[in-house]
Amino acid sequence: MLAAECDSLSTTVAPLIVHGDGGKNTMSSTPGCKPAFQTLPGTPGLALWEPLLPAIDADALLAELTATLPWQQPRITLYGRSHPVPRLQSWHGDADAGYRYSGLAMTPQPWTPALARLRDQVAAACGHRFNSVLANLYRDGRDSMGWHADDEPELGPQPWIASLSLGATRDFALRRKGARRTALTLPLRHNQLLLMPPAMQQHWQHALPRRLRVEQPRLNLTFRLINRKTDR
Ligand SMILES: O=C(O)CCC(=O)C(=O)O
Ligand SMILES: [Fe+2]
Repeated sequence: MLAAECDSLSTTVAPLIVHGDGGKNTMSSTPGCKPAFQTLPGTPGLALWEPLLPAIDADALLAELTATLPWQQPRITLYGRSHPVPRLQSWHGDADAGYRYSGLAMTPQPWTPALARLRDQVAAACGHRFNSVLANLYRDGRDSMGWHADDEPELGPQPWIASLSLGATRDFALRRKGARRTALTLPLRHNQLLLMPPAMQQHWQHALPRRLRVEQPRLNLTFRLINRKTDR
């Protein structure tokens, strides 16, 4: 891997920058290049690793997952009317990690080899274990995700969620629960891993607003640890 690939820190969020893995674990997810780690002040403890993967792997993964995941467009009911969600989704995980998301019952598809490998790389980078992943494909800037917190009971009281972005840069908006206005916007870029601590889901909401100038797709993977059905 080229040294330059280790050197591409975001300038839009320019806080405390520590090279290495932030001391959270001893394994590197990308042999030969530790992703740069930074915490984001003014947020509820968000942390970023960038680049998570060697550039060539991230590009190949984006192409492979886009082409091969069994994408679906579920419908949700809002104010008594049914609408397709404005994006495509594919939910994967251990067989006993079923989950309700935005009122939809989600039965996980099995891990694909690429997703299982990525799950392990993400866990090694951020020091948390996951048993499921929700993939979202935003086909262009018209696709979006509304305000929400990932605070469903299946995630337990202390949900750590790791979010890998691939493809087009899209704004990730944050606001405190109960507030109407966006407090912060983070442009999430190709090959960035964002780790959200429990406080994020407890006290904040997040959204991926429409951005009509964006023409390219973006694929996002949120890795989660779901309580096993037998433990609920
Ligand atoms: O696409 C993103 O960055 C956010 C996805 C998200 O919030 C979710 O899957 O719950
Ligand atoms: Fe979310």
